[in-house]
Amino acid sequence: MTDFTDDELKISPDFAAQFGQPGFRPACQLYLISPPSIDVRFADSLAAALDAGKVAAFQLRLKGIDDHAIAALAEPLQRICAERDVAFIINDSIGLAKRLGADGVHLGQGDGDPRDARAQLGPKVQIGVTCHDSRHLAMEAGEAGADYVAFGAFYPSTTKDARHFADPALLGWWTTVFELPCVAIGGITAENAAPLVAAGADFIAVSSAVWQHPDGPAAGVAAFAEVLGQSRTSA
Ligand SMILES: Cc1ncc(COP(=O)(O)OP(=O)(O)O)c(N)n1
Ligand SMILES: Cc1nc(C(=O)O)sc1CCOP(=O)(O)O
Ligand SMILES: [Mg+2]
Repeated sequence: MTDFTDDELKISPDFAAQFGQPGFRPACQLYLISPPSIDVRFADSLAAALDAGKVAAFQLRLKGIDDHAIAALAEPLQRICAERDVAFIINDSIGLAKRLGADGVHLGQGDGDPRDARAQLGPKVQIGVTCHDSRHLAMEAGEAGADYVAFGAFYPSTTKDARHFADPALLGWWTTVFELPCVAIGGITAENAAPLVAAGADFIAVSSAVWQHPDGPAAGVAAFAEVLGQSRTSA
């Protein structure tokens, strides 16, 4: 694909034909990201969090340890997700996602090509791609077969030292033009999520606002359920 800048954006005809027909979009859902490091006790926290409100996906994002160590921690977490119909996504590693039979893999710009991921993982596995604040990267990811694109950071994050900041208008543009789901990430809390939901985010991806909620992870998930109109009393 020609490397257009965002200022001189062009959409290839194939891509536009594939994704350029906006239709029904389900309501925004919560995509939970693990803390950057965990121990075996984390399984109980995860179960409590997932039982406190609707969670569409859980991403195992452990930094600074190798795939063998991640695999050892993953097994009970993957089971907890499967029992609750929550997609289990592996961050960074196509090989680990394949080894674990994960429901998906999330790839940053330096983590591998979505086409390789598709070839290795098959048609049913969800492939997500970090696109920072770039419409160009997002269209490239769509052309490469991604199942979702992730934009961010929308707010300063204590979990990751974000170098790119995205504006909610990007979500509005994306969802107007493309059907491919988009994820908003970065510093999102129950208190600041509303503009992202209103702008059209299909998912909000959240780590610290849940795991470091003062009343515990279950309270963190319940707070997002309220914002997303899913709380048991708001139905
Ligand atoms: C849903 C989602 N969006 C973005 C990221 C960030 O991925 P990446 O840029 O590869 O950075 P690391 O998470 O690997 O530090 C993500 N993990 N998930
Ligand atoms: C993993 C990640 N990626 C980001 C990006 O901007 O691509 S921001 C981020 C951290 C998300 O955690 P929290 O909800 O605690 O800010
Ligand atoms: Mg990565």
